[in-house]
Amino acid sequence: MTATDLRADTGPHTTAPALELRDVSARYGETTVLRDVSLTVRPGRVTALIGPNGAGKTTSLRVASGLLAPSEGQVLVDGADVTRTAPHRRAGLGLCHIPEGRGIYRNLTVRENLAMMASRGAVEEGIEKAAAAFPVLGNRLGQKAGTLSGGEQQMLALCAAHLRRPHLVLVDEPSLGLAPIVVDLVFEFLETLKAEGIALLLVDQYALRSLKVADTAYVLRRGRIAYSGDAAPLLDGNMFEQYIGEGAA
Ligand SMILES: Nc1ncnc2c1ncn2[C@@H]1O[C@H](COP(=O)(O)OP(=O)(O)OP(=O)(O)O)[C@@H](O)[C@H]1O
Repeated sequence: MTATDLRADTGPHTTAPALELRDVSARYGETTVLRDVSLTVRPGRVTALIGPNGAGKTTSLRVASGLLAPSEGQVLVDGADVTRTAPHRRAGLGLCHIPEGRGIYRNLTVRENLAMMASRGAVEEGIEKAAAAFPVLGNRLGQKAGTLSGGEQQMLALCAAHLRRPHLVLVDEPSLGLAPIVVDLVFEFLETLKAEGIALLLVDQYALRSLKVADTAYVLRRGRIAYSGDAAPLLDGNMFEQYIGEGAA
């Protein structure tokens, strides 16, 4: 049975997790960077993945979307084993990965990028949606994406989470390098996705803000899960300090 067939049986309307990493290990060459990582993203819920630089957050998202094959363990989308399913087929199952460092077509205009993200027949509606979320993009539809500021490029990349109509979005450092006012816009956008019932796996440098949006949280430390559970307890000062703050090394 293929992953597509399985989705028909255990699709997003069931209680199967939108995403599951089961005992995943991953390595680059000889270096193992993830060890026995298990995490679950529930349908319609926001899951924050937090940890210091180099802990393996980006690698976890890459394994989830299929950009990196795990050396051990399994990846499941809507309960279907997709460990050996190519990234574009996982996208077809409703998974949208927005990588750190944009993932947009720099030589295409903003309008053309949005048109590529939107489904056929829904381009104008998609552009309206994008401009409503990020008004600056609406004023720059004819501009080449590569000439946008870093923040504007980030906003454009995030539009994929709206326009591709995914039910699971993996978003890596959406607020990296952005001015505070744009960071506010990005978090408002993430709240909108949450309100629309999209499952989110969020990696962001602003741990506190991520935890406030999130239902569930995982803390990664040196490639291993150091905390898994509700996000709210980590907002407590002592817990935050123990798992995420300066003393969490
Ligand atoms: N392509 C690669 N080749 C070799 N090592 C890599 C590669 N990508 C990442 N690494 C290493 O894997 C480890 C985990 O990296 P990863 O990018 O997943 O961490 P991260 O938690 O996302 O860190 P950051 O917050 O700094 O982005 C790091 O030690 C990193 O140097």
